[in-house]
Amino acid sequence: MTALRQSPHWQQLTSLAHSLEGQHMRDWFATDPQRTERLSASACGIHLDYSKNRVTDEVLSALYDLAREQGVEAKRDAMFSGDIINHTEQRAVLHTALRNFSGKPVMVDGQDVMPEVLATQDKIRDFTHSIHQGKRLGYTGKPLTHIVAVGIGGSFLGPKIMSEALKPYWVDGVNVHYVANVDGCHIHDVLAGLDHEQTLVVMSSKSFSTQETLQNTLTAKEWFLSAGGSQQDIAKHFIAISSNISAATEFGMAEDNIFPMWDWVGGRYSLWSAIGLPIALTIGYDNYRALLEGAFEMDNHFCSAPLEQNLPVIMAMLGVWYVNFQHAQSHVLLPYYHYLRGFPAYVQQLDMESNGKRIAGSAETVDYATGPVIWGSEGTNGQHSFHQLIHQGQVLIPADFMLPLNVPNQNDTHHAMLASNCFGQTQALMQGKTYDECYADLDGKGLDEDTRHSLAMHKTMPGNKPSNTLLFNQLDPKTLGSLVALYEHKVFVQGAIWGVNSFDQWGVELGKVLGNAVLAKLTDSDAPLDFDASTNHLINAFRNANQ
Ligand SMILES: O=P(O)(O)OC[C@H]1O[C@H](O)[C@H](O)[C@@H](O)[C@@H]1O
Repeated sequence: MTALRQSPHWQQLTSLAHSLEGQHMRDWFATDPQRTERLSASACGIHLDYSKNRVTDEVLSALYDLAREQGVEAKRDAMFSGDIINHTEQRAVLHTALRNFSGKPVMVDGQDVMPEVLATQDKIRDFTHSIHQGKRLGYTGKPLTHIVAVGIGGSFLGPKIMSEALKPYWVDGVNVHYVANVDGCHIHDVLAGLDHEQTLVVMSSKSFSTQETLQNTLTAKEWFLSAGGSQQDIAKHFIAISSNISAATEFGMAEDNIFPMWDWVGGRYSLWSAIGLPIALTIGYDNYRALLEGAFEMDNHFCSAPLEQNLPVIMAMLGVWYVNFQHAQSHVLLPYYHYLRGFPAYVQQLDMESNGKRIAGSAETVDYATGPVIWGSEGTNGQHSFHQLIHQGQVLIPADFMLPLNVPNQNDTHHAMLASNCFGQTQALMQGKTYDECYADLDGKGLDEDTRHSLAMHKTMPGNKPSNTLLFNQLDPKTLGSLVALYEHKVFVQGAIWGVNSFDQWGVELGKVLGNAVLAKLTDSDAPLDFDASTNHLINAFRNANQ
């Protein structure tokens, strides 16, 4: 048994989980009028009501003791200090440096990285202004009004989803289009109808070796040249964001058109770097800066608030409770705000690529659950599809609801309906509806006893289903920055408890290598097939369909 599972507070939580069996949140609310006042916390404009969770004060206390026991605060400080915590890649983890407005240095290998970070922010600012002010023009002198942002994973999700979430802040006259998938349909549909003379391609790839991004950029280059552009015009219409400067220049990117990023910033943590340039182009540099400032405020909260009032710690430890002591295997995000509809997908990469691991420390195979499946979609849509299973299914799925209390284009009727659905769902999940209540509802319906009993059984809602509700006044850039940093630090705390390396992603490598070997057989139809029978069979099917 691993040391974690033998730890005193893990053992205490295991016995507490047994002692809570048969108890129901409904009863805790009935006997404890101060429950919600006590189990709520606020920071950076975000209010967290976590009272609809299957926890008592004793459970919460044991969870915070577990966090202390596992050295979460010291591990946090090590991250912010630039220690080499990504030990399998021998790298520091310093996405926090990208939004460090403290004026203090951040040291990596004995060198303060802040001057380069700040210089890059200035480069982003100046470039953004040059586009918005019509100073940077295409090769025929036309303004660049269409931005094609090419990237995938962390080089796509952050820019796209943050831009989508901040639609009320979009700058007029600049249209940003995102391309990620190597499926040619995507780049084809984006480029169709664009005027190459007014199009800027922003190629984002930290490694500058990702197949999809390279191919999409090549296709965009071919499109530009076939539309009338020439090789010397490329520099006016193609820029790159990468940590691999040599590969970018070899690809044909002009050195001055390359925005740097650094190895100590993970892809899924990189929207705060120049990877965020499409965001700045979409909402303007000042709003992009506010996004970073919101994250900085959450960093300060995470580094200073007592664990019991620390939003990332509270959410992280509740997640540990469900994953490790309540057998939950997934966690659903339900943003009740149309513009935040992409947020579950963003957190999906952030969480699952960070904590979807099975080795702790240097080489120990874990004997406990680690990262859950993260999924979700905008409310109220989910209520008409998967909420059924969350209410009456056989698996426990903790939920994070989030709602802005004010929205742009405010329509009081619509917004009240949205909020009432959000709050009503958390209430239904918590209190459910008993058999007796369902049975009584069926009185006077002319049903025989067996039918009435059966229907009451099918209508019973067990309740005791946990949820967090996050409220914020409005989703402005600063609040969004704080919200994203909140989830980044939640993921960090859980990784620290489980002892996994939340900052590498070796699991994505094998598929890429095998995919390239298959590609060679698809592009050479005479090449002998020496894979497993299924893969050979699939390759033959593709060959036959594309003869
Ligand atoms: O930015 P790139 O180097 O092109 O990488 C893009 C993506 O590729 C990989 O799949 C990683 O798992 C992601 O974390 C990364 O964001």
